[in-house]
Amino acid sequence: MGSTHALESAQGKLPLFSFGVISDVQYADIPDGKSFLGIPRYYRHSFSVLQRAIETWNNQQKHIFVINFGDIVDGFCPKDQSLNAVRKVVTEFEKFKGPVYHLIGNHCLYNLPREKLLPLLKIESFDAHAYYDFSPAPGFRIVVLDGYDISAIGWPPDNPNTLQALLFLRKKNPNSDKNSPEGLLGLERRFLMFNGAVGRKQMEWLDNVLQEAMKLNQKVIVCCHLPLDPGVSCREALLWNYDEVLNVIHQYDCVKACLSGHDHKGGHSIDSHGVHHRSFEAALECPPGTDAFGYIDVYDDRLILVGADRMKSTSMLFHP
Ligand SMILES: Nc1ccn([C@@H]2O[C@H](COP(=O)(O)O)[C@@H](O)[C@H]2O)c(=O)n1
Ligand SMILES: O=P(O)(O)OC[C@H](O)CO
Repeated sequence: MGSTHALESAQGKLPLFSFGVISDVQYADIPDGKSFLGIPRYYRHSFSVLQRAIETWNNQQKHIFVINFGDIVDGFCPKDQSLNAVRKVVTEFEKFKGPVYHLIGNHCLYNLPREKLLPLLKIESFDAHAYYDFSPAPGFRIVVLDGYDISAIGWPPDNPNTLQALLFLRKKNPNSDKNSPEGLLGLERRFLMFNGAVGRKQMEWLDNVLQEAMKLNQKVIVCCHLPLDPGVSCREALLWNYDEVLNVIHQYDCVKACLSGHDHKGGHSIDSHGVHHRSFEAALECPPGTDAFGYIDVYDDRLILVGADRMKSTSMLFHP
């Protein structure tokens, strides 16, 4: 990690704070495989990527926390090993000398139901939702969204959120395999079972958090496993109601960047309101010996992502 040395020295000042980022570890003790589209997936090696990430962040001695952008264990993990696999990955994260904030992803939910998963990830919630926020430093706020709030995976089968998601998918996706985008046009290709939506209550919560951030003059970084901007991701990976979430975000000037996982190739875009979107390259897709993790240096006018290896370094200058 150091490929943005020029960017850092051009900046010429110290960051206000820094934090580590990694996404889509999707560990499983199974042989290498491929995605539906034929992209190689290295289920065991991804754990080595995580180990190198933790070691690097600890050696750098400057990160005040780490964010895991979700999907810590793969859906192909044998189900009798799910609990141990999640524990193994969480235990590795705990070797970081500082707080670790987890986001939930579809693969986490293929392995464990919310009531088991959330306590392991230390996500405190009275109603099994996985959205929360925190202020890591004066003038900044991190907002974590739960993209599987309305979802056909992770909730009990008779839960209203499951039923709402199934009804939605029935209306929006005529295929018998609800993970298949066949025949869906353009942005409608996001209406797949491996995605989900932010529900009404969470949307109201987001609106309130952003209002408060405006009052406190805080700059906000929104984090969600699912990408929120069509420019940053393939259409098949977007949050079902990314447009509604962006409408809320765009009502305020405080959101400077939205960070995500899920779309394994990674991407960067700037939306119509000048908000940066960055989806992270997956640890799972790193061929042996290669890496995809990084850290973000936060300044008052920009974020600088310093990526290791396959994670591209990115400068994100805030819109005025
Ligand atoms: N273009 C696609 C992509 C995926 N699917 C279905 O989703 C499942 C999960 O996909 P992965 O990328 O994680 O392998 C896959 O098994 C397919 O059922 C699809 O139909 N079309
Ligand atoms: O979450 P996965 O690993 O099934 O992959 C999702 C795809 O990357 C979305 O295009």
